[in-house]
Amino acid sequence: MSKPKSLFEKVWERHIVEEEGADKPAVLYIDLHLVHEVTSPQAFSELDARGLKVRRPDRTFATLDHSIPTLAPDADGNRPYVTAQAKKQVETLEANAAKNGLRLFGYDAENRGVVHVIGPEMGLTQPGFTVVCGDSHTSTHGAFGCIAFGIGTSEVGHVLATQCLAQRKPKTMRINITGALQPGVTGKDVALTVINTLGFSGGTGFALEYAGPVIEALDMEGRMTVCNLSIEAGARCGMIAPDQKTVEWLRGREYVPQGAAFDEAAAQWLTLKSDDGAVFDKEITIDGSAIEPMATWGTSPDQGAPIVKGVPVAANEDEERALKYMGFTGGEAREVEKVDVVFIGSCTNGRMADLRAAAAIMKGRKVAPGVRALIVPGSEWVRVEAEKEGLHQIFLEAGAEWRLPGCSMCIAMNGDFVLPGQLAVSTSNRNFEGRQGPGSRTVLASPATAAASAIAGHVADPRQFMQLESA
Ligand SMILES: CC(C)[C@H](C(=O)O)[C@@H](O)C(=O)O
Ligand code: SF4
Repeated sequence: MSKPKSLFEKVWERHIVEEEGADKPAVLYIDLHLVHEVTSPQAFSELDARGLKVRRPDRTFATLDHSIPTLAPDADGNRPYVTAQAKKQVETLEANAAKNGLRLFGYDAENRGVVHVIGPEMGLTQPGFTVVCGDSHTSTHGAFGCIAFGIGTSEVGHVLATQCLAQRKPKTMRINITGALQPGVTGKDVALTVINTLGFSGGTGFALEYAGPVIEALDMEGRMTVCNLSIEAGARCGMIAPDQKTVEWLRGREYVPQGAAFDEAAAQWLTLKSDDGAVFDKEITIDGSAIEPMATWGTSPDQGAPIVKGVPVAANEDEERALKYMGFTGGEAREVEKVDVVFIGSCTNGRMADLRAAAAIMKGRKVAPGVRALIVPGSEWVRVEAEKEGLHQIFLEAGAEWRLPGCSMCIAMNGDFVLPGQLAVSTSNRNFEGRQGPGSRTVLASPATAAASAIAGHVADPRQFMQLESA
């Protein structure tokens, strides 16, 4: 019998073009290359300078997400770009896509959206694929059993030119999440707990596999959220074995095989799981039943804690510095954290399930006076679906803003930002100093927690609103 293999090893081995050696990395074939406007201009210029063409235009897809405004064009069709640079990035990608014959989910396309939202949504992301993008949160696509990771701009150039990439094989770590989640606890809380357990560099050098009953019970959106944050623990990628949920989620999407060919592909996808007895370089177990709604209190995504436990007292100088930046003393209850802005969206939590969770809390309630709540769908598809369900009405009636898709306030390079000193509860994945605008302070949390905080006007445990409903 052959040696038991992990999911990672199975996918990795299928893509080796040239084996890794002591003095050279492996050469991997890339199934899907996603491109956005921020990290691609120099890569295309390099290609031009060398007189090269895109090797596989049919495996390369581009979208606009980081720099595009989330406000509609004016009556004359002028797009409200925030800077000349944002405009230039968009126009450069439009030109590069046209020149190279790439499909661009462009400004006016009905499928435009954040790169990690549209890949799965279009069925471009498929189990067993290698997926790369010049973007660190490419790990999101691992939720479908892909080896998916972010690459630098020069590597974007290599993949454009060759459809291959030089890579060293990472170590493997399995994270088993046992038990069952309590009501009101979501994939985001799982992700923040995992990062908190590993620490911001605990995943460095590893490909993570998330497994166990909690992961199996999560919907695909929750699994994407978990894989999205892998990079915030320093991991190369994060992945989850495909199952029947994965298959049903992908069925009928534009780029997956159709009809009988889909069932054949699905049968093959379902073989992509770690064999019994597969050996990992590291294995950890987290009790899923003990996970509670989480919120970060510091300036790194691993600096989080269950909301009910309040802000921890600093254990070292780093934590002291983070607390100081955030304006917290340590030891206080989260309720004292007055919220200025709530942002619900991003590639972490900008999907239908996320918006539904936020709407369930906001329905029939009002955003607290003085709080600005911005709800941004992850894609045009999500926007249209949400509007069909009337979710936007719930948000608007609550006093929130409802925007067009994009990275928006997650990265503040498109006109949506948090003012200096303001405190934002955000469903995104990074709370670095100034991430949402110079001097901004970010608390990362789930869509339910963000919605609850918008209503309460302070960082709030969403279960208080859920209990009210059942009382
Ligand atoms: C702009 C891009 C390179 C960046 C990334 O790689 O992740 C961005 O998406 C982010 O989330 O910080
Ligand atoms: S939504 Fe945020 S994290 Fe995701 S790709 Fe855009 S900027 Fe990066």
